[in-house]
Amino acid sequence: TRKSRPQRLLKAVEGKATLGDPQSVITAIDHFCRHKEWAMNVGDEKGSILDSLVIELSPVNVLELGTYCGYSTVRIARLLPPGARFITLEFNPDYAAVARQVIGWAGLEDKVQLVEGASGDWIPRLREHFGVQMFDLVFLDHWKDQYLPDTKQLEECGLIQKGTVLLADNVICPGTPDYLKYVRNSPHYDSRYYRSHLEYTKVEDGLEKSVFLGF
Ligand SMILES: O=C(NCCCOCn1ccc2cnccc21)c1cc(-c2ccc(F)cc2)cc(O)c1O
Ligand SMILES: [Mg+2]
Repeated sequence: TRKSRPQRLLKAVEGKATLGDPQSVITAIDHFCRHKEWAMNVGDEKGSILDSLVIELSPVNVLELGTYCGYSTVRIARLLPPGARFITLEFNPDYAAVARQVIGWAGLEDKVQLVEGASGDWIPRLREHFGVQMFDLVFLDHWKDQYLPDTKQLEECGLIQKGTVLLADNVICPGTPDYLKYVRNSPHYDSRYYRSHLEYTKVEDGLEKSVFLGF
């Protein structure tokens, strides 16, 4: 049967990128998605905003919801300080299989723990299973209707604490209206919109950065 889009994206990485060089993996994926076949990676424009926020925050404990092919995983992991802990969660086993190989091509497999499953099942188990107390950064990039329930569950589990930064992709396209309303109206979050575009297109989209102020 015909290869899937993630498998075709992986072939593009294997054909163009240099093993162990994260930037070449990022460049290969962006080239493929811009010139060959669109794919739902955060992309180069929003990716640069993500980079600057990771550099500024220098987070020790990072959670990513929505690995897909590992593009944002590589963008984040390549900027983390030594000893940082990065857990990325992917629901789709085929996506996860491609992401493991993309992360491997970037030489970042030792920095990332890729977990397969649903956020609703995993969030309550992250502390006892991975020994993580709280997250400094959570990158939300999974089902758009899951951003809000998962944020509430992370709060209830104490994995979001004073100073935790939530960074949400696609708050305009496809859109996460209930999540946006929550973080923008809650007295417990200081929220800011970074205007950008849907990856590889001229359509408006952006990232919402929300800092938890504590209860
Ligand atoms: O749908 C998107 N992403 C989500 C994938 C599934 O994620 C499922 N998933 C991953 C972990 C995980 C954990 N628990 C439950 C579900 C979990 C997504 C979609 C678009 C997009 C924009 C315009 C279009 F015309 C078409 C698509 C752009 C994006 O940047 C996206 O991120
Ligand atoms: Mg996205």
